[in-house]
Amino acid sequence: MKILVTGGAGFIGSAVVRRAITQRGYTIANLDALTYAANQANLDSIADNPDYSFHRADIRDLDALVKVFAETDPDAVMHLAAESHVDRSIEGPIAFVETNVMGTANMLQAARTHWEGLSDARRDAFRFHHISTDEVYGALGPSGFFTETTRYAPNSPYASSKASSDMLVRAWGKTFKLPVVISNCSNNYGPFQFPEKLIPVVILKALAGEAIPVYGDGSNVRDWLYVDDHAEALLTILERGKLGEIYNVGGDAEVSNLDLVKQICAIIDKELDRSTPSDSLIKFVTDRPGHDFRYAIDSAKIKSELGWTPSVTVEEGIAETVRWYLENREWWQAIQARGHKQDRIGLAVGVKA
Ligand SMILES: Cc1cn([C@H]2C[C@H](O)[C@@H](COP(=O)(O)OP(=O)(O)O[C@H]3O[C@H](CO)[C@@H](O)[C@H](O)[C@H]3O)O2)c(=O)[nH]c1=O
Repeated sequence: MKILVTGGAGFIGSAVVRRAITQRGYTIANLDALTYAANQANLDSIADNPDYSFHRADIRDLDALVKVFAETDPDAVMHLAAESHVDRSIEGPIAFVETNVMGTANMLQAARTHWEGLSDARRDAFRFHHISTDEVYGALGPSGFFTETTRYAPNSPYASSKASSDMLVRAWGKTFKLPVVISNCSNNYGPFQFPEKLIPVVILKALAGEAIPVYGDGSNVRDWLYVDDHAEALLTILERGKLGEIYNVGGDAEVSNLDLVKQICAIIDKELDRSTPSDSLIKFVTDRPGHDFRYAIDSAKIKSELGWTPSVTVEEGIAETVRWYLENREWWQAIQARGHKQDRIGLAVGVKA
């Protein structure tokens, strides 16, 4: 199978690309604009594989997409390219609409034209898999779970742009009969995550001995999904998911932000044999505007219908992730050398330097 993956140089996309090549033997065309969070180094392990090709293109550019479809002639699309960081969407929402909404509409149009030109057998087998987020469902209180039928109620510009993109995918499926499937996942973590998200921010701040910014009182809850478990879920959905369906993918690992930060600090203290506890670096900072209190996702459908289940516990996954950042300093130091400061967004929402 030839799969066109968008956003394959990103954190989740690169995990999908590596797994699709090494564990499935698929041919992968990676379409990526290489914006700030993308990193070709995430793909070093497969870059020379004859089953891998890279195509630099921006999903905001429909003509460029049409060319990549013609060059790569895919049997399926996995659409992961997106602006993904909630804080950035608060700072600059329009870019999120342009990439996540217009970019998805362009991908759907290019995929539709390609799909309509395929032979009957290839048309029947074609899939457009749209990768989305549980944030489309809004925020939960202390109890309850998001299911695939939960009403959409996105709160941030990021979440609403992803909700809009889901609706576009649905519309192309209903109106043009494009064979679509959508998945909505919880918070991913693991190796190669760009140091703007909570877990790498905490690790790098703790290693540097700098203040660890915790928004509000740290009581917000997220459900943590190890990125390789997610990549496996995505390939499973592509291979066996039912057309027109939505699948929720979570890690069964709800943790409050403060507990998670303390857990990471404890692992770092143990790994580095530190005598002063790293959690003394925690600094409670101004809360994110419109901060969703809790995300919790019910993955019963993908478990019962497709047989997928998360295999990594949050304790194992966090320890593995901390060790990866300790052992791969050159990876994140190169990002820092390019000028990205992992507290830039934190400062924007009120961290006092
Ligand atoms: C960066 C940062 C975050 N936080 C808090 C805000 C959130 O409650 C929690 C996790 O924040 P983030 O790592 O930014 O992730 P969050 O806003 O939950 O969104 C993530 O998870 C979503 C899935 O739920 C994805 O769709 C998004 O693309 C992804 O960015 O930690 C802090 O307390 N301090 C921080 O420095």
